[in-house]
Amino acid sequence: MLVGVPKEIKNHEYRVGLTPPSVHELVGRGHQVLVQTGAGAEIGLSDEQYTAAGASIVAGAKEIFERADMIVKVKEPQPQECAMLREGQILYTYLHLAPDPEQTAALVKSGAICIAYETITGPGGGLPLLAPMSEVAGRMAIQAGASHLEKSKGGMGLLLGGVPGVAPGHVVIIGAGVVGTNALQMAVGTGARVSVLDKSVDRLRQLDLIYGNRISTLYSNAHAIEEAVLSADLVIGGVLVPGAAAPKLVTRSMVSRMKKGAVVVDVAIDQGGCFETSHATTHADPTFVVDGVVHYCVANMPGAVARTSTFALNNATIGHAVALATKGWRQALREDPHLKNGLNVAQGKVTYAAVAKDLGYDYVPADTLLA
Ligand SMILES: NC(=O)C1=CN([C@@H]2O[C@H](COP(=O)(O)OP(=O)(O)OC[C@H]3O[C@@H](n4cnc5c(N)ncnc54)[C@H](O)[C@@H]3O)[C@@H](O)[C@H]2O)C=CC1
Ligand SMILES: CC(=O)C(=O)O
Ligand SMILES: [Mg+2]
Repeated sequence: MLVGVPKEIKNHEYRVGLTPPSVHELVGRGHQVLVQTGAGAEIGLSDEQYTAAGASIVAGAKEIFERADMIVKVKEPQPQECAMLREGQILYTYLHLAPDPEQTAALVKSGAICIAYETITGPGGGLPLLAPMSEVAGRMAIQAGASHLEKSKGGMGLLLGGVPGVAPGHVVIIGAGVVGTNALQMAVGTGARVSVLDKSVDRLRQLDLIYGNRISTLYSNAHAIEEAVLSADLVIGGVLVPGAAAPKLVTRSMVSRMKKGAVVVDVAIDQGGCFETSHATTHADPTFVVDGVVHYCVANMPGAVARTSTFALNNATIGHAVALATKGWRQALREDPHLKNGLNVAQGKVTYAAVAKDLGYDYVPADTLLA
């Protein structure tokens, strides 16, 4: 199969769909790989390294979209990329469709086979192609939050860990999945007081066993969320209902009663965000203020540490990339129910139930297209 890797064009996005070792893996199995010139230049992956791994370097994205049977990317296709997709072409990348009606309409119109990293499941449960980026974003969330608590960044002027004789800050983490537990690990490391909320008591039980009375675990409901965020200095939003728009757990009214100069980091913003006051921002202009509360809502946080993130992402994506290239999408999906869960849009149909429900499309099960 001819596999194409365009350079990412989202704001401050320096990750690449395939690393040179991943190219080597595909080429070794008889596939051809086209990489757009400079695709990895910003993170130290040169055209020469890609060529040495067996890729052909091409000048522009247009040629890649025209020639490739499968496009491998990182972020959701931007409008000009959607316009270049064609019927039957495989798109393998993050999509986050539920909060994005325009992109969904463009992918439906394209007739392409659109497989979303974030809804591919794993034999051991969980979302193994989302997990590495959630590890990165969860860890970064505390870094970003701590930095924006500084006065010059709009925050209240608080050091998360405090100092001897001065109490630490209070970090509230909503959602104790991969983002939440990685944020928790970092927050505990700073010396902050930490509360974590989730709907899963089993998950809270695991965290209690690890951290003991160093943290507070709270069952997530509207009352507990309100009480926690009103006393918080930093709130991390890390909830997920796979494939669906994030539930708005922190209301505008709660935000209006939070401490002035507090910070919220809505990591779940790529699924629409779990604060009613959130909207997506970019690394170039990451924050805005609502009722005195600083909101950090960058939808591609791992793009800031693109070198680490590219390698972590490829560790998780290359296996399915090889299967898709070697078997074609129909056979690869028929043989692997977890990869099949990644199919969101194909041949003009929405094949993921939560996306169809949230955006008002008819849901067409993937199986009906695999015969
Ligand atoms: N902004 C960015 O750059 C990035 C965003 N993300 C996003 O972060 C979000 C979280 O991802 P993961 O941690 O990997 O998901 P996950 O599935 O590991 O964890 C989600 C957690 O939310 C919990 N949850 C669901 N409903 C809840 C509720 N009402 N109250 C409290 N907890 C609730 C679940 O029980 C689960 O433990 C996703 O939307 C993901 O796409 C991930 C990576 C980067
Ligand atoms: C998961 C995601 O949105 C990202 O890595 O940018
Ligand atoms: Mg989007």
